Amino acid sequence: MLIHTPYSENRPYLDELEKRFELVNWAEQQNADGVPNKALFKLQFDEHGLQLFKSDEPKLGAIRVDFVTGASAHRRKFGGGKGQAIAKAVGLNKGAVPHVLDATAGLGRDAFVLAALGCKVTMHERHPVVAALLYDGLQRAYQDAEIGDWMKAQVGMAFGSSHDLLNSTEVEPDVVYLDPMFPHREKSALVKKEMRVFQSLVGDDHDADALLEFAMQLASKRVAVKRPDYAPFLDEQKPSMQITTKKNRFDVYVKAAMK
Ligand SMILES: C[S@@+](CC[C@H](N)C(=O)[O-])C[C@H]1O[C@@H](n2cnc3c(N)ncnc32)[C@H](O)[C@@H]1O
Repeated sequence: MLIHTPYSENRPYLDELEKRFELVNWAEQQNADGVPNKALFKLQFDEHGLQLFKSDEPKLGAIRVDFVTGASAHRRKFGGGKGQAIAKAVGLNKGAVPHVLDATAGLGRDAFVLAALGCKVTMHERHPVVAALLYDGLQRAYQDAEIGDWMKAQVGMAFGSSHDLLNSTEVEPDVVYLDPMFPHREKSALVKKEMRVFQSLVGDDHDADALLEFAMQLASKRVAVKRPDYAPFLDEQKPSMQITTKKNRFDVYVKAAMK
């Protein structure tokens, strides 16, 4: 038993999570100093759902996926609609409602923004713990009275690496969206706390360049890549256009017009 819980009735669901996402295997893996993941991180399940803590820095708080309340709900209700940079990046402002394959889903925040704007979204996540957090957040969203029906209709996920999945998927997306990890320079205290836990869990995605070619083959309309403003182009490929925000930019590789 890897996931701690005060509620034994959740054991069957947690056993299923541990198995589906191969969490015991992950827990035994060691970092460069020979410390196993199970000593570095703690997974807990309670009324807030599945949460991850960093064992030596519990004050950093938990990471969890919450599509129903908090920041996600606020952005769904009061966010910038189709005028948001991410919406423009996937071509939503052209009147189309594309099917987006988010090949680096993480905690599903960008995917949720796109789904709330009407896109059908398929998410891929390869990190076992991130995928388990995402799956658990999705189950809670699917059961929610307000957003459950459209979440079930519009948002799904697959556990695995897009390096393999983009080759074998039967999904035919209009847009492939990529947001690989890149060394962080964020200074804001709040983001820094959560990013520290996330960064120490996932590390940097050094193999991200190879995703662009697969993504270009699979997307029928375009590939959108989110980058920090200081990062070079993915795979050194110059995009067709760029949409910039205060901290990030979206490099857009256009294949065909949105309809
Ligand atoms: C920066 S995070 C994405 C954040 C996400 N856009 C969000 O809004 O929550 C990058 C994520 O992509 C995942 N990832 C990187 N390369 C991947 C690959 N080849 N296949 C699947 N997931 C991948 C990492 O494990 C990490 O969780």
